[in-house]
Amino acid sequence: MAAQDFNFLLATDSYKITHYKQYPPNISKIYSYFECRRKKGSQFNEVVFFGLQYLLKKYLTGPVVTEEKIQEAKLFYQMHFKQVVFDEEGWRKVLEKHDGRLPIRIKAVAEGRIIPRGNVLFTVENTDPNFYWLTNYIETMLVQMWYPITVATISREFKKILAKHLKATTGSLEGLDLKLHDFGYRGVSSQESAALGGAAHLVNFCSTDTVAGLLMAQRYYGCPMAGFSIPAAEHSTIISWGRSREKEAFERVLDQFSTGPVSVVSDSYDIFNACKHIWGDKLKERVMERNQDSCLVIRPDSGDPTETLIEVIKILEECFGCSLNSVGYKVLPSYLRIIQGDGIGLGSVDKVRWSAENVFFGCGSALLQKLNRDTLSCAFKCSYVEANGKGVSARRWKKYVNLWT
Ligand SMILES: O=C1OCCC/C1=C\Nc1ccccc1
Repeated sequence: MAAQDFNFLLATDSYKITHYKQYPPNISKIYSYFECRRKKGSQFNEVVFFGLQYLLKKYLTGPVVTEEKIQEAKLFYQMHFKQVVFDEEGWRKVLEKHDGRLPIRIKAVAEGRIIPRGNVLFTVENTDPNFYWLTNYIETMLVQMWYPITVATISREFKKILAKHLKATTGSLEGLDLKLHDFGYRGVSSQESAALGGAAHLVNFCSTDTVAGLLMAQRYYGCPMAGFSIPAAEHSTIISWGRSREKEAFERVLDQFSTGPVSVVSDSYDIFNACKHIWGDKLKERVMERNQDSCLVIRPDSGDPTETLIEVIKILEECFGCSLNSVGYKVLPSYLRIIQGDGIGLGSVDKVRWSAENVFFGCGSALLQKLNRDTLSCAFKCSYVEANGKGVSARRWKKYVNLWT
């Protein structure tokens, strides 16, 4: 249900308020659809459809039109257009005939489905001939589905790359759904984006720090806990000990989280020194006494992502040794892992040559924010119109003109 102060009559592009005056007379139906248009050379040939249930439940169901909202909108658009254009009578008819509920039918593919570009993802039509103008009125908010669809699609592209790497370097896909952790909460533009984008990532993975996405999955998709996280340090909890006490800071984290995995960001001063002389020397025994269910996850967070990752793995191999897995790739001891959260994008995840068992990835803006409506060419188009009881495909306006002439 939308917030009390949300007025559906104010949730559209201004020009749409004037469209009911522009359609030809005797229109009885407008039928439109949403698609991710095909784009030659696009990196994404198929999309993951996600997010519509949330939007329908929150903004389009129930008595969205009320007398108060009509009055508010009437005054608003009078001031905005400096003339009377708002269709007070049209909206009051929705109120009187449908008690404020929208006479609209939306048909959509099941959420989570993977659909090739160029296919209809959902259609919209008016179910009462008096309200043909309502179909395209709701385009504005419906097209905002570009965001969760694009995040879910990009998250899945990461998953394809990680799956290929995991399969090639371990012989199995075990643990794939924990390989990409959402670090993006702070990098999005609003709480609602965090919720939608965070949930969209959880279509493909179950590893996140974006709490808003978990709540979305609970409240709108009936999923009690769609993703997991572990205790982790941040720079403030390390540097607050002072430069000369980084070892004490690390030790504190190990003491406080002695069972279960724990992640420690280790680049506050010098990631390579921290790995070699603190983790690999002063705290070596503390690290080795942990086991695979309470592993230490070292987090580099600066420098060139690929070079840093390789150098860190090399140092850790020198200090802790490594073994070969069933497909001949080097794996660090099970009490030791790495999470690379900085600078991870679709391009960089592909360059690590070690077994993918050793590494987890965190992704922020590249996952939740570095995208737009053009990334997947999302569009909403009218495809069919009925007038004087005759249907016309809006894709062949020539025929339609014949109808009138
Ligand atoms: O290091 C980690 O290990 C795994 C759990 C999460 C985590 C870090 N979280 C995070 C969130 C937002 C920005 C940066 C990091």
